[in-house]
Amino acid sequence: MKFQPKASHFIDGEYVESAAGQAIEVIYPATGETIARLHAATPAVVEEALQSSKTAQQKWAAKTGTERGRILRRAAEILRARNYELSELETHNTGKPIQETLVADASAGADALEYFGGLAASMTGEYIPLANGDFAITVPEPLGVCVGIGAWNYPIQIACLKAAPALACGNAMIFKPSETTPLSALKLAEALMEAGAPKGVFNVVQGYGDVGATLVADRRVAKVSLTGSVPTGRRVYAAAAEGMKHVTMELGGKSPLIVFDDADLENSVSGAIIGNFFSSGQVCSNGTRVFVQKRIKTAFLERLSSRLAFAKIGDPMDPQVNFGPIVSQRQLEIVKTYIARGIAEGARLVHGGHQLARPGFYLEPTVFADVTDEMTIAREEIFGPVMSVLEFETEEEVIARANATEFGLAAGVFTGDLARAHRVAKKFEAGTCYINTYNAAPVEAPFGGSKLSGVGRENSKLALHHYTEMKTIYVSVNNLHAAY
Ligand SMILES: NC(=O)c1ccc[n+]([C@@H]2O[C@H](COP(=O)([O-])OP(=O)(O)OC[C@H]3O[C@@H](n4cnc5c(N)ncnc54)[C@H](O)[C@@H]3O)[C@@H](O)[C@H]2O)c1
Repeated sequence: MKFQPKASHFIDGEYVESAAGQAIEVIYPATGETIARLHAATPAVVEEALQSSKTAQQKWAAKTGTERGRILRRAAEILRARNYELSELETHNTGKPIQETLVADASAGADALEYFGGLAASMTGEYIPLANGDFAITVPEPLGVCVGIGAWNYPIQIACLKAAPALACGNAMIFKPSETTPLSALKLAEALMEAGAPKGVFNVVQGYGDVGATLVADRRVAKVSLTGSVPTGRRVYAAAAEGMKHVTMELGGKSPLIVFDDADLENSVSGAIIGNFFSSGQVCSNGTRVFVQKRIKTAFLERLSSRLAFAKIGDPMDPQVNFGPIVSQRQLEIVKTYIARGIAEGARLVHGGHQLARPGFYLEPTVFADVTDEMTIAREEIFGPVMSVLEFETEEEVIARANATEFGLAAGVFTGDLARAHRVAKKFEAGTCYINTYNAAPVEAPFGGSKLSGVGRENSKLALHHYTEMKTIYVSVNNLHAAY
């Protein structure tokens, strides 16, 4: 099998197998074929990874930020040089069209390695003058061994978004990819080793939730960064709290996208398409509740339908294809259940809604109109290509409805009125807001959620604070006077 790795795990600079571990079948979503067979880590393999990371972290932290940064930037170059082969792997791992993986996966991962590599040497503390010539200095210190746990929609990107800031700060990372998409993180481990990272600084351990849970519970682990669903986030956050560990939680959403009647229609339709159907809708920040102002609702739906006719669904390795399959049979069934629920609860199906009669897990891009706030499809995260269009009349009304959700990952507004755009963005209860665009996530800007959608931020300088602990050192230059 072309995509079969040398072994399931990558520990201490080498591929490691665990034949006794639970089987992991890696399926190409476009055909349903098995492309690799891996095994979940046994307790012995998890132990090996923890010991290796613990030792490596000390060596890594002893390097200067400049040295660590150079290695991360070299790893970025390696990923860029291998972008085509990594994109091909990611397309087979996830089913996402090659035209997407070429620009949004390994290359976005390389951006993170480059960005945080550049910042690694800038992690310095402060000199704080105190009374009578005393002073304090602060020293940002690495946390130690960090665990990264990934979701299946952006496997190598997620691995890089966690590893790059963690390593820049002098931490080691054990990464557990999603059991659905375990392959590309191994390639990141290879690239980091080739770039000169000490063995064990980035280890990859495969497995299901139980392997993740074992890692989270281990006392040698100082921090956990999870990308996943809210229910998993609750479990992982609670387990981390037992050991008072640092966490970053990048969780799910049900984000609103508001289109006012003064917005550029073509741009708003583009925003709704980008925010619902990229990666077959399997994007955490998707604006799946599209609130359209009453006066333009019909025009919006007509334009949307005509644009969707140009979605080219098919073999994701075909460079012309821009809409691929759902990641797995299981996820396909979940999305189909939501579509059935939408119909049963009275939403009007205006586009798609059906599985394609071909091998693989293909589902049409789907649009529901006349959706109301109470419907299941407007409340729960579907994580598939299902857009709900809701009608509104006033700004005040739509803000209240947009925020009436337990999630707070992202939110978007399309309008020609700049003052209104800022007014609305300020009122959004969401970590990442968009004005006249949607779903951009460049490494330079913070990304993350509020409310149930998460804790902490990835990307940007802020991410570094989530991988360091500030030590304060007080220094006295005076004699000490005690009471007795
Ligand atoms: N906010 C973000 O940046 C972001 C990005 C991508 C995906 N997501 C979210 O991810 C979800 C889809 O991904 P998924 O289905 O892989 O999520 P999931 O929650 O099912 O799994 C995520 C990861 O957690 C692991 N896991 C499961 N139980 C665990 C436990 N008890 N302890 C430790 N690890 C455990 C899984 O093995 C997997 O690696 C969606 O909700 C989506 O919104 C969020």
